[in-house]
Amino acid sequence: MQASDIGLVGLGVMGENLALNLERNGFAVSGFDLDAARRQSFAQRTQGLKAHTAESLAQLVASLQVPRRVWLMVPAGAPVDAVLAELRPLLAAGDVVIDGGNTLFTDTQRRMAALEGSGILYVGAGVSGGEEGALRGPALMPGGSPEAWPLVKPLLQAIAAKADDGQPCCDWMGHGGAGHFVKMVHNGIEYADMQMICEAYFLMQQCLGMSAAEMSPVFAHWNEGELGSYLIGITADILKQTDPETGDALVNVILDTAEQKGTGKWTSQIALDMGVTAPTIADAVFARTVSAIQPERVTASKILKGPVAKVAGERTAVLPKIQRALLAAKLCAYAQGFALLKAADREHQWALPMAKVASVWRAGCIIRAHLLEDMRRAFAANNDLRNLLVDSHFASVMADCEQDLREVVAMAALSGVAVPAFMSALSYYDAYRSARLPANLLQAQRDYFGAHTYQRTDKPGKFHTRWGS
Ligand SMILES: NC(=O)C1=CN([C@@H]2O[C@H](COP(=O)(O)OP(=O)(O)OC[C@H]3O[C@@H](n4cnc5c(N)ncnc54)[C@H](OP(=O)(O)O)[C@@H]3O)[C@@H](O)[C@H]2O)C=CC1
Ligand SMILES: O=C(CO)[C@H](O)[C@H](O)COP(=O)(O)O
Repeated sequence: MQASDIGLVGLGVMGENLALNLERNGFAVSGFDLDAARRQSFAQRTQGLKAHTAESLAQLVASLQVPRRVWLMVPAGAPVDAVLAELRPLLAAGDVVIDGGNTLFTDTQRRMAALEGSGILYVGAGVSGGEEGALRGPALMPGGSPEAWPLVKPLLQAIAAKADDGQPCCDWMGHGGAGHFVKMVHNGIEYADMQMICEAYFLMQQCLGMSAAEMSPVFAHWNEGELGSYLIGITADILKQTDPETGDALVNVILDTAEQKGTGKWTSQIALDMGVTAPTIADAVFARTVSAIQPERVTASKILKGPVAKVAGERTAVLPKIQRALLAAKLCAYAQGFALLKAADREHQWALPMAKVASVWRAGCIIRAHLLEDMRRAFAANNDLRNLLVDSHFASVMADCEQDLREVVAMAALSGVAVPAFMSALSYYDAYRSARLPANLLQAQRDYFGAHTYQRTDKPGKFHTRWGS
């Protein structure tokens, strides 16, 4: 048996398809999963291919070329620690472990610290693209031990999606937990992007009286323009799907309670910890939490008063406004994600290649969008760009669309339709472009009740006033 180029541990939704992708690209793969049924399915799917199904981790490790490359695709958290504990005595200095799960970046840093002195190299790689992307070409965001990059680069770049300019959507993000941090922010943006699309759908339904079947071609049309993206494309597909049982649009019979695995929450928590303003990402997380208390909302809907949404205008006039509002709001969410990356980069000294981050997100991943090429260009021109919105191209897109975002938010407010991500994006935009905010009064209040002091606009120093005396 030919020694394998790489071993995959965890042959679930992602792991099995990544293994098949590696094999299709010329690499011999070994696979192992705790679950015997998964091992069996892998053995069947890889019959006749350059692949080996291992019956234990030890067998998997023994089947690999040296230096060994072992890619974990198991659920984040305890399963990663469990595999590492078993793997460590089986590996030697120079071997590489890749964790491709949605791992919290501080866990990656902790695991790297625990491996220090062993010579085992560690890569925390963000992987995005879902089941299909894993098979056909995901976006990959590796970071960790820099010495590992030359050992994994040929494999990772071979299987990654390719952007329109042919570049692989896989590049080195930096040392330590950089790769997993970038993936976490990707998911934070994903939460905001998805929520905003849902709000556009809700407005079409509530304020324009449109059916799912009527909305589908609208999203398909938007997908041809500046909003072109994977998430807009799948939304057009979803909205035209009929439920075979009822004959209704399938989306209409899906319960309105969103689930989550935690990456959006981490993004928001870390933004708060770092003092970075990312309200639209956080509001997208809260939109999921409020959706999850569905029985409570049903009760509240019978008690709490507000306007009842009714048709608020001509579709031909309102739809282009929603389209431009979505574009503006989307840019605000991306700006928040990139600002968080920038702040984390300053704190962790990763030297994050911002243009490469945008470049890697151009294809393969869930947030892939036409806009990302312009974002890549903006960061290629200025890696130190503090906020995407002040880049001249995006400032001018915002100038073109901000009035539409205002009108759409106003329409939603007057109709009683909840659009938290749209509203939050607009407030973010207005706060960020305000040379003066009311925090002067807030500082006075803090000083009044807690002698917390304040600074003055006309001279340096800290001041305290005996208010009211
Ligand atoms: N699904 C997606 O779209 C994406 C997922 N991810 C991330 O990738 C990781 C894997 O996700 P996904 O493939 O969806 O998960 P799955 O649950 O489909 O697959 C994980 C597999 O790992 C197995 N496993 C668990 N513990 C061990 C162990 N100690 N040794 C060997 N195998 C083990 C599981 O077996 P068992 O079921 O018996 O526990 C399961 O078969 C997660 O971190 C996820 O967040 C990243 C991008 C996209
Ligand atoms: O990482 C992903 C895509 O990039 C996963 O699909 C993600 O786990 C989905 O997150 P959630 O279950 O919280 O919606």
